[in-house]
Amino acid sequence: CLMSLSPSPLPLIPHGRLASTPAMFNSTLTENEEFSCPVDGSIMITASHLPYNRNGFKFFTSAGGLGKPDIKDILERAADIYKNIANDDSKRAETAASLDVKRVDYMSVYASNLVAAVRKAAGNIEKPLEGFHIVVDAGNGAGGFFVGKVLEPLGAITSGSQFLEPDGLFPNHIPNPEDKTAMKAITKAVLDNRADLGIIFDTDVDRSAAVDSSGREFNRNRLIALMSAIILEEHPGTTIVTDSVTSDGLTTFIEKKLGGKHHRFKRGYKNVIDEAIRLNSVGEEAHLAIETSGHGALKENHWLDDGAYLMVKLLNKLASARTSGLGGGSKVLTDMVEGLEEPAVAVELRLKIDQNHPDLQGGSFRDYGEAVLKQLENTVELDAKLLKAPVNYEGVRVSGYGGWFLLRLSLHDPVLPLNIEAPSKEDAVKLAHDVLNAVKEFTALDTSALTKFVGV
Ligand SMILES: O=P(O)(O)OC[C@H]1O[C@H](O)[C@H](O)[C@@H](O)[C@@H]1O
Repeated sequence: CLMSLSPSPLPLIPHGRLASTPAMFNSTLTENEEFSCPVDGSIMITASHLPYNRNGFKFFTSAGGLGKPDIKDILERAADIYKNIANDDSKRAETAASLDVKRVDYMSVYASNLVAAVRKAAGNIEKPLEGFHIVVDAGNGAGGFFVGKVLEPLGAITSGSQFLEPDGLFPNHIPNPEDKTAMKAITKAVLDNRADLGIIFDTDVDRSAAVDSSGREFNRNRLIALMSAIILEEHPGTTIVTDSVTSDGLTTFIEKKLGGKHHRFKRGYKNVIDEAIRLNSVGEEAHLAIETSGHGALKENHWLDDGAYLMVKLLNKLASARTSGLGGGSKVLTDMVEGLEEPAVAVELRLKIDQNHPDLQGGSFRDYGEAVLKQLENTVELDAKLLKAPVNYEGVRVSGYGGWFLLRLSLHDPVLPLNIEAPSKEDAVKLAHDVLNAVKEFTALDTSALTKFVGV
């Protein structure tokens, strides 16, 4: 959902029927008088990929998304205003009457900017995707617009696209490019339709992933590798900022094959974006901030966290490859990730902290989680087979048995996610075993997933 606020006395501008999150931010930047843009602020109401009853608000100004302190302040003020008028009919009517609501179809403006970006990159060709068959899976989220308003005007064939109609109950699959079922669905659509490329969005289109014509997925580390290859062609040597759960193979790929620098930072899309902005401000050039979750932002696009724009960068590549005489559909993309080492085993186990457990001794789950991490760190230091990552910004990241693990606190939940990547199941189990041994005294930590993984 959708609305923008502009100068006091605050005309409200609902943006069509259903907007995407990046479009809402974009409305604070677009110059367009007819649509009263740029607006001073915009609010997206979305549950993202969570169930429909877990909606939240995302607030934007032209400086980007608001952080926790500002959001808390706004919500407290809104609650006060609501308290004042909730039980007073005349005040409510007065407030409603003073609202100036103007309805605009901003998604068309936003989509036309994406279309213009692809046309420009292809050398101002009207239909640079003519003849390409591209299927979209919007997972019944807000991304269906990409078919009719972006791909078709660019000349692509889009038959076989699926789940384009918004439905908050997500009857087909969770719209989440990290989700295996979701990726299977778009892969099947690509293969069934013999398409050149598949594109999948999360609910509110700030995340995305793709699939090539052979069914190879470009999500998680592979999407980052692909985007890095594109960005490093444009900006040789630049720093790529990613979240903390990215693979060692990705670092080797970015640094050895592409000649860039990999700055593995923290989990959280706002964290990676803010870090990339900070690096630029201290003189280190960064053009891409991207998470394994499929959130990605580019400097050239105002650091806007935009899954649709990531896909535009892939489309540019397809179109420009053809303009320069290279055929082969999505092969140009597949070739770009050639040489990326991938682990045989990659798992994420999420260990819950029971907040009511006496072992917390009235402390917070964060303090408890920090104590678990400290204990793990101490244990690792005594083990010659394990090596703590020399540079690490979050949790405890350790190499061993040819692989690595990272145990960290979740951004939102009383959970310690554990990521393990290893060359074999046996090596992954050894790493898991070491973690289990180090944390087993923490009785408020539910280690059952870990126990099951090591087969104890
Ligand atoms: O820390 P976790 O529980 O794994 O969640 C981390 C994730 O939370 C949200 O979904 C954010 O949108 C992501 O940017 C972030 O990566």
